[in-house]
Amino acid sequence: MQVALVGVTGYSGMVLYQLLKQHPQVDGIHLYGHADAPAVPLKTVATMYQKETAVIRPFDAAAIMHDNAMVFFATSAGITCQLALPFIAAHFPVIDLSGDFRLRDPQQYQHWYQRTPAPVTALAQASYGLADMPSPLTTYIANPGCYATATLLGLAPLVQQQLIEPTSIVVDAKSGLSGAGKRATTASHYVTVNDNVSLYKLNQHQHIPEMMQQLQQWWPTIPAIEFTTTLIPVTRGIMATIYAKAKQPLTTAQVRDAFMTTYHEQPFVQVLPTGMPTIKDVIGSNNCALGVNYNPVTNTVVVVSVIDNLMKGAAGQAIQNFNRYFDFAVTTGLPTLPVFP
Ligand SMILES: NC(=O)C1=CN([C@@H]2O[C@H](COP(=O)(O)OP(=O)(O)OC[C@H]3O[C@@H](n4cnc5c(N)ncnc54)[C@H](OP(=O)(O)O)[C@@H]3O)[C@@H](O)[C@H]2O)C=CC1
Ligand SMILES: CC(=O)N[C@@H](CCC(=O)OP(=O)(O)O)C(=O)O
Repeated sequence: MQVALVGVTGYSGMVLYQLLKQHPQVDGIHLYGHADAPAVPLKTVATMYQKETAVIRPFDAAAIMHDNAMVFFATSAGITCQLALPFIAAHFPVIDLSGDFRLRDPQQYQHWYQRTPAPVTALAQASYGLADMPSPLTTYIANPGCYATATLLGLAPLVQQQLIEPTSIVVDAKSGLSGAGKRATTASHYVTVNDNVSLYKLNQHQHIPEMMQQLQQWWPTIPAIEFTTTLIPVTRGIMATIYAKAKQPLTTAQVRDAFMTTYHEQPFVQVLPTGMPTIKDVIGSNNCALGVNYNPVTNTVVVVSVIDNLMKGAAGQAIQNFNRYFDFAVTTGLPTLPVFP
């Protein structure tokens, strides 16, 4: 199969290119960049591509649909709502790593992303591809956000089985710097990030409405969640620490059983038998590792959810959705072990 990738010069696109190259069902990858930019050999983009013969061609929707079976967009927010409409009109398969088609309500997108949304008729054709909680996919797959993935996988059993007080969810999430993409800013300057920890986008993070949309589908009673994001000085990795009050007293074993009920058939979700995961347990893999605990003193359930933001949080989950869409075995072409040490 031939596939197209838009955005290979970005962090998620680089990881996606690597995964597509080793995918046994992919025979060729066509690369596309800005519509108004000249064609450039991939080897001129980064030192690591010296032996690659591929060329990044100007974006051309008609050529993409003619030459490929699917297109992956690993582009910045605000791009696919402009570029993807011909694919939607033609019902051509798309996997979109950006947030442009995750929110069904265009006003929510306008508010949280502060950009012009895609038309509501186009948004209605997208499906939210949280790959480890399978639901039907349409031809336009909105790949979930990295924080949203870690948080939703950590909350799903508690919410779907209604084990917690719906008003009591608090999530303290931390991310490595590659989550912010390749562009350097004052906030991502080495001196700002190294030896430091900083909370950002307090009550303003764009993944809040994305998580609420999914949580309320699972349990409409949930009114809101408290969600904070903190930058930590690592390249890759997300840890979401989730706190919620139990509806009635539980044990840690009961919480773990609830998680096993949800995830026992999911090859990429690891519910730990004891202890809590670290980000190094998943970096380089497409896994989400979950540790659970119930504190009887405070009647609080604590869940720790870790993922690699560029794998499960972006490119790995995109390949998982690609496998689901074409009915390939779900683990095809995806690493199930981390890079360790
Ligand atoms: N990084 C992460 O951990 C995660 C990222 N995402 C989402 O995935 C997407 C990509 O993220 P990330 O890789 O971090 O971003 P980067 O900033 O690292 O890369 C963005 C890519 O988009 C390309 N691009 C931008 N505008 C256009 C355009 N008009 N036409 C064609 N290509 C364009 C850029 O090309 P050029 O360099 O030539 O401008 C670059 O290749 C974003 O929407 C992000 O929110 C989702 C989950 C996790
Ligand atoms: C560390 C860091 O800055 N992370 C980014 C994650 C962005 C992202 O994944 O964007 P989407 O909304 O397209 O999912 C952030 O918090 O905004």
